[in-house]
Amino acid sequence: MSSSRSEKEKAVNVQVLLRCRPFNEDELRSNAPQVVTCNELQREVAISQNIAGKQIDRVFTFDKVFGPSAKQQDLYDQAVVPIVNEVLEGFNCTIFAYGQTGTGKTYTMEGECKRSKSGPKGQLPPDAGVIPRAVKQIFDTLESQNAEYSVKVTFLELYNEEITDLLAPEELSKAALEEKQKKPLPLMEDGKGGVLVRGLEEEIVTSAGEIFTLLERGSAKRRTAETLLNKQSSRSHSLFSITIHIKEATPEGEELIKCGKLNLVDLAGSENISRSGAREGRAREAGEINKSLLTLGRVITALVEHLGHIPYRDSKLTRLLRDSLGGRTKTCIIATVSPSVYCLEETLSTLDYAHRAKNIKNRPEVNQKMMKSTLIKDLYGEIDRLKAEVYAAREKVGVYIPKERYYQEESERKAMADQIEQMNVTLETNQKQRDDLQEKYNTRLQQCSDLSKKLEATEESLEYTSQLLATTKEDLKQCQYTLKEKDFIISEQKKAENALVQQACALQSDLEKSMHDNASLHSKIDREDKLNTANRSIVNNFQADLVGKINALCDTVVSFMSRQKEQLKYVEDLCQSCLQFYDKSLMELKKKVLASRALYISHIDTVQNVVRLHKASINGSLEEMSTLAASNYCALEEVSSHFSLSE
Ligand SMILES: Nc1ncnc2c1ncn2[C@@H]1O[C@H](COP(=O)(O)OP(=O)(O)OP(=O)(O)O)[C@@H](O)[C@H]1O
Repeated sequence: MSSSRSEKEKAVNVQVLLRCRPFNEDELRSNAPQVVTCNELQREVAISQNIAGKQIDRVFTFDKVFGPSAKQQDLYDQAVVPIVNEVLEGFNCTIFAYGQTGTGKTYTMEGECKRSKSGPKGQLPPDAGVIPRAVKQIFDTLESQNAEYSVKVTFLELYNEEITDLLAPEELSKAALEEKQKKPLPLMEDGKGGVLVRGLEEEIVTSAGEIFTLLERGSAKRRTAETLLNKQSSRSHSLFSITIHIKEATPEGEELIKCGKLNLVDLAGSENISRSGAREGRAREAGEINKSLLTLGRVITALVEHLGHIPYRDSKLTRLLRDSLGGRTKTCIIATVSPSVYCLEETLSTLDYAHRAKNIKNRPEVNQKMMKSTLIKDLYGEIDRLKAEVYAAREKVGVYIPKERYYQEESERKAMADQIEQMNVTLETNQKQRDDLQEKYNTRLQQCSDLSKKLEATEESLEYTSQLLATTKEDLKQCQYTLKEKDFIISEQKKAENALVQQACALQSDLEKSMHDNASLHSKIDREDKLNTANRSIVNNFQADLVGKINALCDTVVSFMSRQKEQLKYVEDLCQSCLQFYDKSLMELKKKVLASRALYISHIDTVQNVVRLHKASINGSLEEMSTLAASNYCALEEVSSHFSLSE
């Protein structure tokens, strides 16, 4: 519960709704083109413009958008029900209707609200606006909760920067009533940072049905002025406030009073005075209406742009609604527009105005609950004050003065009130200046303390520097002594230098000679170098030539070797074939020898046979022949053994 409460007390943006009314009869008759399109789901309003033959669309997004077909009930259920619930929870809430004359501000806030049109059991007519519906919701809720409560309403009109009570009592005589109606009510500081309208009637309402009487009474008194735009145009701002006190009991049995307030504001038409066509006698009226609207605009700008000074005090409207703009009240603005092209300029200005107002942040706070006893004490105080006033009137013990003097004093009082107001403004400015100066003073103080710290640091560093200086002076003395020493050394060195110079001259002439020799040596070396270079190039050429030749030789050797290999192979093949041929011949020869041997053996046998045959006959020669044959045989044996060996 406490976390949800702290959640609610955070900054919240003013809720801005847009309502576009349907075409009215005049617009339908003149066939006015439609330039406003509402997309309720996307919460967008698109304006189609034709500028120099080009179609230009502008789209605005709001918290809620209600198109021409939206009914009073739809707007109330979606936008106002949650606000009234918060009022019943103890918050202060404000609903503004802002827009051009004739776009439906009064229709939205009050609507058609005649008792004759109400349904059975106090049912509201379908055209009933926010005020009667809110009153009904409040009573329905409180009655369903069986709560002990009181509901008070006030209804005032702000016209030409003058406040009039729209609920002035009717029991006064006609003259007194007129007097009272004319008499503007002063706006006063309530001493708690707010303002109150002195003498404003607070009407206690006990049932929702009473609202018809109140609205009819108020509307009848509301001033309207005829303009070219709207015959019923309301040129004043109206503020209907409902204050609810609800009794609650704490667990400890203590009685607390919870208080919530709902302000319902129907602003005057937002259009420019030149466009509305008001002239002459109405100039001041328009100026004053504009003063309040202009100041409202300036307050919104100052809040949105976070300017330091918010000019609440510049108009009565902004003084009255101060808490609803950047204060602790929950605020909702219903911007109303016409769909027709004839109102395009004013529609765009309303949309811009409302869109900017979306950025105002309020910090709604739930009203502190009061102890019943405290409230009763306050009320007793009020009753005593009123009793004293009644007693003075009845007993004629009050102060009585002539009418002229009274008016004179009233005007003086008014002048003084204005002066006081002016002084309050000056006071506020002075306070602001004082705050600025205080801030500057604080900054200066801070700067001063910073400077003192810096001074301390500087003094410390000065002391350190002085010590450093003393040491440095000592060092300087030392340096001067060293310098003198060095001077002496330098003079001695100069003498030595002169001697060295003479020596150097002699050395220089030697050097020149050496240089000459050196030069000739150099020329020789150059020549040598050239020669060497030439030789090196010859050697290089030779080397290159040699390398070429060696490479060629290598190639030749390689080719020769390969040729030699080929030849060797050829010789080997040749030898192989020779050997084969030799083997073949040998085989043939062997065969022939074997054949010859066989032949010979057969011949021998034959011969032996012949010999045997002729043995007897040829004894002498046989012996001879046998020897010969034996020797032949031996020789043959030798050959055959030789062949068998070679095999
Ligand atoms: N949403 C709507 N639906 C039907 N009729 C509407 C709607 N809005 C406005 N009207 C009608 O348009 C006419 C002008 O509306 P209304 O008097 O509320 O305008 P206004 O903005 O209050 O003007 P003014 O600034 O002069 O008070 C009325 O007749 C009203 O019934």
